[in-house]
Amino acid sequence: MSVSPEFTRGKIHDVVVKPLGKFLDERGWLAELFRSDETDPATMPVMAYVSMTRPGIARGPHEHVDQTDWFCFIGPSNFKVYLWDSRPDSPTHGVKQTLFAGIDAPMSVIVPPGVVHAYKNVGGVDGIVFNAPNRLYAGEGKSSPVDEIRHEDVAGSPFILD
Ligand SMILES: Cc1cn([C@H]2C[C@H](O)[C@@H](COP(=O)(O)OP(=O)(O)O[C@H]3O[C@@H](C)C(=O)[C@@H](O)[C@H]3O)O2)c(=O)[nH]c1=O
Repeated sequence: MSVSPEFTRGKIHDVVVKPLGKFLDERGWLAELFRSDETDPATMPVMAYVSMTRPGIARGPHEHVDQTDWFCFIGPSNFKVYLWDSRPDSPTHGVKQTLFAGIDAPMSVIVPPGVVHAYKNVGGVDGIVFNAPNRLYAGEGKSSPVDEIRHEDVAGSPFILD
């Protein structure tokens, strides 16, 4: 990883942001999260998990060496999503992107390796995030090191959640 001293705002190359359409009826709603026929085989999920994040709390910033994350922000809260491109060979190296996603704007955000990412619950209720990465957490049988660089406790880190 190489870190840019200062990030400029913009859109990060290879980050895919898709609105999640809701099918509404009398019972509530349904939204597709991903489909293999719309997915680059390189980013095809191999597992999925769901996490709950309390109001005002953040997860990350984290970075993966080999893993692509496929986050789905579906509610019932809203999140501010932070992305920093620290890939030395990227056309958008040094760019920072932020998004608002969740109940008011359901969306999926596909984050490639080397893009540092975090999200913070900026709503007033517990928030659910679904993630379908393209690598197994800790590998087959959870027998390998976790592919994750955690930046949250690094003094002087440029990855600041404003
Ligand atoms: C991610 C993950 C965690 N765990 C376990 C490990 C630990 O005991 C507990 C909580 O894990 P963590 O502290 O790593 O959870 P968290 O800090 O939410 O980690 C996630 O943060 C976001 C921002 C990302 O970028 C994700 O890729 C992932 O790194 O769940 C699994 O069993 N499987 C998994 O796939």
